[in-house]
Amino acid sequence: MQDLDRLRAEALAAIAQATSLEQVEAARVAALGKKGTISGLMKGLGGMSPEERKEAGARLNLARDEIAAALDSARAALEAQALAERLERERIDVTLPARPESQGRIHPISQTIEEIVEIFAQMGFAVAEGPDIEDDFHNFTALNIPPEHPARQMHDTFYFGEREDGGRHLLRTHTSPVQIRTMLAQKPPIRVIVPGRTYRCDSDMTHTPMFHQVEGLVIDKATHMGHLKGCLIEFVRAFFEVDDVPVRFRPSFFPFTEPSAEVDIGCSRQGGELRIGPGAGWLEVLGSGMVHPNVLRNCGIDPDEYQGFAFGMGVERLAMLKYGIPDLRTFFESDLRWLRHYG
Ligand SMILES: CNC(=O)COc1cccc(Nc2cc(Cl)ccn2)c1
Repeated sequence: MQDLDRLRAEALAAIAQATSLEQVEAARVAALGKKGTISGLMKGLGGMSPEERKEAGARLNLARDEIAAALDSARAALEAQALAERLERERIDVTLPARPESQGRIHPISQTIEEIVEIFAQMGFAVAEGPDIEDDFHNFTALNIPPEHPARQMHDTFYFGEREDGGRHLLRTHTSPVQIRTMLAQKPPIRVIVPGRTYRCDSDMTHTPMFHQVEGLVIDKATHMGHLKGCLIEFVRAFFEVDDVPVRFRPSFFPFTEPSAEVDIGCSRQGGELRIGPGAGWLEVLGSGMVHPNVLRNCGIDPDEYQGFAFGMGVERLAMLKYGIPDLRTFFESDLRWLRHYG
């Protein structure tokens, strides 16, 4: 039993040095396990006299209780430390701002088309759509474009194969064929606005092979240039959001309209800044004219009974003017920084 003090001290020292729950458990087994040092002394009690056993047993129980208490407090301290470390490791600061969600945006082309369509919708125009793959009747012939017209050449138009009836499929070079189809399909009065993709065999700094146009067509009785001018002045004022924007109708030529007029708006350059509104400069924004009688006849409409006007505009051009986008090609490069900036 004189070993008791040494064994007790060794067990308490092992517990005090334990830095993990496993080490605490090992110290427990070493002292109080079946083959533990204190357990060994317990077994020795049997061979003692009753007086000796009483005194030794009391000392042994005291030692065992001290070691058990030391084990409990060591375990509790290590568990508390483990919990504190875990709480620190998994701590969430709920006051932090949320991660910025990348937001979807409307592409400037879609935005511009929606704005244009909305303005004409308020004037009573219906939206008409049609095929991107057209034939030369709807894209050229019906529009009074002569057979040898340069616009029909391959340097300008994407053609597909020949058709058995001699017609040729092509990618439409403007959205006018949709207006032709509308006039063939319904009796006047007609008020349609036609947004859509158009294609030309051009590709350079200021031309992309695919681009967007919006065309409009009004067919009614006694329609005249005054209606054309009033409608288009109203449009440019609403689109550019400048009520006093100067508007100029400049004589021009298109095979499908007579008379034809390009429409310019006033602008000024302050420093590098282009401003739409009263100023010394003029910007061409769209083309227009009274629908040529041949076109009406090609669509089965009697020009003595019905007259109309039509117009067309390039969406990229209007978007660049309105939103100050300097380079045409950037519209189609899907550069997220560009889309984030202009979207
Ligand atoms: C970007 N577009 C432009 O600069 C000029 O576009 C224009 C000009 C004048 C008329 C038209 N469209 C048209 C359509 C039919 Cl069905 C009949 C007559 N005209 C398009």
